[in-house]
Amino acid sequence: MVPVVKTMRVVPVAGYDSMLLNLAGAHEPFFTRNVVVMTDSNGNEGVGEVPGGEVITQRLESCIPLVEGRPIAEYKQIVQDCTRMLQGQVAGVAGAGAGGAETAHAQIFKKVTNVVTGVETPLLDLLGQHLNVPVAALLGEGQVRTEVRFLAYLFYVGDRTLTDMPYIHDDDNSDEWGRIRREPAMDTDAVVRQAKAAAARFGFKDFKLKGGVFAPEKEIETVKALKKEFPDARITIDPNAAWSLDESVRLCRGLEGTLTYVEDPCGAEGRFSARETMAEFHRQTGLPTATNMCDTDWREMKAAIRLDSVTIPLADPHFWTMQGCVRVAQLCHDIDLTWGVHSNNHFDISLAMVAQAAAAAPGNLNACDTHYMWQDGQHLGKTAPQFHDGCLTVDPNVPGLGIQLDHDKLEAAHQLYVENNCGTRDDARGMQYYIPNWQYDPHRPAMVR
Ligand SMILES: O=C([O-])C(=O)C[C@H](O)[C@@H](O)C(=O)[O-]
Ligand SMILES: [Mg+2]
Repeated sequence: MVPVVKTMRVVPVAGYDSMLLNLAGAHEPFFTRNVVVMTDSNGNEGVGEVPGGEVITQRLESCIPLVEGRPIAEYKQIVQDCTRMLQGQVAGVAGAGAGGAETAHAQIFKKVTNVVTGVETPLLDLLGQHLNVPVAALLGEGQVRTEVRFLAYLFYVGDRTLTDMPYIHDDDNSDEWGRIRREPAMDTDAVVRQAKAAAARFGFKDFKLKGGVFAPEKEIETVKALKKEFPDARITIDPNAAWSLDESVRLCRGLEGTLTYVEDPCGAEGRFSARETMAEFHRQTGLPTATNMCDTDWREMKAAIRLDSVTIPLADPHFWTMQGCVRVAQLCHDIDLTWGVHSNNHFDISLAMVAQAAAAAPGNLNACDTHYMWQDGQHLGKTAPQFHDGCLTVDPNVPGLGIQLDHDKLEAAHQLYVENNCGTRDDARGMQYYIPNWQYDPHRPAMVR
């Protein structure tokens, strides 16, 4: 008998973070996610994790009547029904159409896919458990790899002691990484120390530096120091389009061999779209380009391909869906692009989702982004993810997503969310301790005011 979904529950949760700096400011002490838990009539439990925020919580809850009571074999139909219902909801929200119909289309896609992924993933988990195959076997052409490579996502880190915000500290004394990850890292030496400590714990061979914090020359100096320390590493930098096209070309030209690819160096400028400036950057420097900013849905993808702007679309399952991000991987494989994954702060459920998607992604992949090293130890599953040589193993003999939820941990993460009144992310708050009245400027690095 094909089991039916008995219950679907949405649990907003929070976890601890360091004071990570980026163009938008400083990460707050807590990051938030929405965990979706489904049970079926066979007694199995399926899980999924998507970005936090009350809007996503409510939209996920609005899907419950379309999910409960239906056979898991109908999962594609369920996902389709939820998508249609959500598109109607989002289109009805005042302001969704601001900027014209085209903008509305892109906005609807992004707002809906986060929620759809939250419905799709627990269903895939339940189906995988029922059929006794991993989720990867149900995606694209099926599982194509068992080892999935991740990168060390390095950040400059602010000094939490300058704030009165409740940042976690002294939470892990087990090794160098545990000791330094909550401490300030405001220069090249500190970031290189971070990279060495993270590589020692997780075995990472690939590094990404979050830029858009200091003057670009200083950030390029950090990249060069990382390459000196790790000559065989694949290294990238991501200033979230804070640099101008001219600046990006000047900074990165001649850095083949140091920078393996560059992520969102520049964005829209005057009459030129981000996809156009990225194409110019790619042509003028010869460097591969990655993005999670200007190639994030199928319409943007079409334009990016025509312009040859993006060689590495970072297809995060959280905003492409599980099936959708593997479809991007298949396309990349067929047209000589290489697939990668974007990330935000997340728990182990999202990590497993990315690993399963990557296990079904054909061809040469870039190491997947993950913020998990900043959260290591805060897993919601009964066992902690085990990295080896920077990789996670997707065992073909472990059915579903491979996460056995620890309900006590889930409840504690929910309490953290409730007790700290966690709402929408606001990276400006922490920055204002550094620079009074600090405000976000998409064209100026956070510490440059
Ligand atoms: O690749 C990216 O742009 C990201 O990882 C986005 C995130 O929001 C990152 O900037 C962060 O966590 O500060
Ligand atoms: Mg990025």
